[in-house]
Amino acid sequence: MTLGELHDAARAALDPVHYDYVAGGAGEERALAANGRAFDRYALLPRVLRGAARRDTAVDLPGARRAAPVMVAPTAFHRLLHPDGERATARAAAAEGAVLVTGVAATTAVPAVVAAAREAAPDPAVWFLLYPHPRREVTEALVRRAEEAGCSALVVTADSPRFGRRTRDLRNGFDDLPPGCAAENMRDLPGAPPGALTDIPMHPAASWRDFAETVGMTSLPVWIKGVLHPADARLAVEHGAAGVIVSNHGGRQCDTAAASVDCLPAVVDAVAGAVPVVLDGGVRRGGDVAVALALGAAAVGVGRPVLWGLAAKGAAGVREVLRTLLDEYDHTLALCGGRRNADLSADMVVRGDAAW
Ligand SMILES: Cc1cc2nc3c(=O)[nH]c(=O)nc-3n(C[C@H](O)[C@H](O)[C@H](O)COP(=O)(O)O)c2cc1C
Ligand SMILES: CCCCC(=O)C(=O)O
Repeated sequence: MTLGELHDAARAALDPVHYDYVAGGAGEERALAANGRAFDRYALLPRVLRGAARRDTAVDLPGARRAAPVMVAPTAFHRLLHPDGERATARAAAAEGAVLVTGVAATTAVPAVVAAAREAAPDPAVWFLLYPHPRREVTEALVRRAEEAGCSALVVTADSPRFGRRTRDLRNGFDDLPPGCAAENMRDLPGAPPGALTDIPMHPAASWRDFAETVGMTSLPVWIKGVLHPADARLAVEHGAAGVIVSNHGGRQCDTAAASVDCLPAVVDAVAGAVPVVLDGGVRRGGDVAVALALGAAAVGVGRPVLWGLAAKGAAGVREVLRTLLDEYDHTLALCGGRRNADLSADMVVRGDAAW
């Protein structure tokens, strides 16, 4: 199935309220639309007569060695979409060599997610996402849970001082999870009974000091997610980030935010090679992966396509999504005369309405 067909199958399978939660964005869904439109405006200038019969597309990242260049972005509540939930996503990601980012909004506890990944590959990379929390002891407890489960990196989401205003969810009245589906990693933490979306508290006053404090709590690499401004990318490096994820949260937070891929070149410049940069938002084909890597991303994350694969077919659907993107990317790399990811460079990308 193509990614589009998996999306259609997921829409047919899902409760329309849950479909809307995944598909939707904040406000008028401008940032969501911008992510897709932005990729439509980029085109590649392939180089010729310099390729190889086989390409090496693996990437080394803090917290993941020889990983696929496409990772599973952190997305909440997989058991809302399929009974196998995060276990299925973990097995599929590990089988494809892709990093899986699980975290506070997972509906499966992190030890079970890591165990499922290990069923599929001997040394999978599972990272753990957390939001800055108003109480330090909660952050500390979550960090320990991730470490003890065997996660190899943490990700702090910085773009959510408040939860986005999701128009579809407000209209549908979606603010709670069905019985039997809960934010399992939040169980028995100080002051956070699981059950409702709002039980994962946001921290409007979170600061760079809080971020640095989290970095200081662990020897794991700590990525920061949700950076668009180059000055923040520099601050992230100064405060100990092991990597920067350029993201507008799939258009689900600030609806007037720029498309994430449009912000990538300035962030890559600002970081100046100090740490790797990952891009997510709107990646839907192998050519998008190639454009992002040419513009300086070390890897990309995908959110919704993975969830459509999960809803349509469980682990097999997630594998299909990852396999499709990775095969298309490898094919594009070959057609661009690339032997490895680093053979894609910014001079091989043009941008303008003339692109398509
Ligand atoms: C249903 C859903 C849940 C998400 N949950 C989280 C989350 O808990 N934490 C987070 O940092 N990002 C979350 N995201 C954002 C993704 O990590 C990612 O930034 C975004 O989905 C990328 O855009 P794409 O869906 O166009 O690939 C979520 C996205 C979706 C669609
Ligand atoms: C508290 C759950 C966060 C989910 C999220 O970030 C999203 O729906 O985009």
